[in-house]
Amino acid sequence: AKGSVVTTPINSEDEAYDAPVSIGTPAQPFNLDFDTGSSDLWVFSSLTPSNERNGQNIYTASRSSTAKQLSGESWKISYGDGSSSSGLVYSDVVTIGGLTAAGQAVEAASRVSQSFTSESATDGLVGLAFSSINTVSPDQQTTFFDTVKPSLASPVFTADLKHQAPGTYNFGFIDKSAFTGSITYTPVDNSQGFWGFTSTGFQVGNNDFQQESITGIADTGTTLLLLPDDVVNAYYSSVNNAQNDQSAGGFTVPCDTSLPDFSFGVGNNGAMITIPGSLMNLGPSGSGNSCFGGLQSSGTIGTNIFGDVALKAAFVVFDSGSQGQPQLGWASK
Ligand SMILES: CC[C@H](C)[C@H](NC(=O)C[C@H](O)[C@H](CC1CCCCC1)NC(=O)CCNC(=O)[C@H](Cc1ccccc1)NC(=O)N1CCC(N)CC1)C(=O)NCc1cnc(C)nc1N
Repeated sequence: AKGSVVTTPINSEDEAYDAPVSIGTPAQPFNLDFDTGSSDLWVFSSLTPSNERNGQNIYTASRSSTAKQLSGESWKISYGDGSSSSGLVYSDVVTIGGLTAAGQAVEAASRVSQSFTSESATDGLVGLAFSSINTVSPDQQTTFFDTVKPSLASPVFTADLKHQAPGTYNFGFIDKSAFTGSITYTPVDNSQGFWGFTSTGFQVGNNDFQQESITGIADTGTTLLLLPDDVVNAYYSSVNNAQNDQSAGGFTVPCDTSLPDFSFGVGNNGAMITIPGSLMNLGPSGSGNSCFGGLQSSGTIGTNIFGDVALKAAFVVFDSGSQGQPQLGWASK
């Protein structure tokens, strides 16, 4: 089996990407944020208080003939940006891009934090990290990808995110027309439940390549590219009037400045992914006429995060074990 679904930026800053998902019988439609940085599939529901909703689609288990409550099970999750949600658990039919997972754990929110309430474009998340960090208790559940994996021609999914344009998540196959050149694979460390890997270094514009092991995660659920301070300083020191503006929450640049490209190394064959300078500007910072930089410090997080700013420049293969151990494939496009 295979699946293919279109994913679209939720706003003009490419802050997140949603894709359509059907749950239940008859199908209930949702727009969900596919997140390779977490492992819970959760949705706004009839359990979510009306004062915590803002037009989101809601899952009503009682209207689905295939819904079954997993009695005694619950979930509770908090994210890097401080947002959180929690609730009860059902099993139901989930269809994404023509691919159906019967008996998928569907986590119905009985509460959500303010930032979810205010994000009316998003009805919940599809976690695509490893099932080892799924939060359902006492019986941990599998991600959509792990649920359907046995039926897939190949145990992979791919992310092809685009700037202000529809992109694609594919399950079970690699679309050779979606990238240029070859795919460079690098081993994944999934010990923390993430798609962890080590980049070999970086390059600002056409300057020399700086060899530096940069260990981080490939995370479609994070907007920014979050890297160590030495990398961030090297980048913005080459930009006139760039400034680290705490009130904006990080480095800003004059909005009319053309920014240098930023490249990062993948694999051990010298391959690089190059983010064009135009994608390194995330639009008005909210203070003055400055714009917010797409590259920011990973500072105190404890890991580096290759978020949408980086992933948008690549065709990325999340391979859970076609060659044995999990690996990430990177190609330009
Ligand atoms: C099982 C938990 C799971 C692994 C969890 N995973 C994550 O947090 C990473 C995951 O990819 C989540 C998925 C997000 C959650 C919010 C909704 C959208 C998806 N990513 C993050 O939290 C990274 C930081 N957030 C982001 O990158 C959000 C994403 C967003 C975009 C639009 C609208 C709303 C949110 N964007 C921003 O913060 N922006 C601020 C700056 C602006 N210019 C751009 C947008 C975790 O690490 N939690 C532990 C944790 C808890 N608490 C904290 C404080 N940190 C933590 N790491």
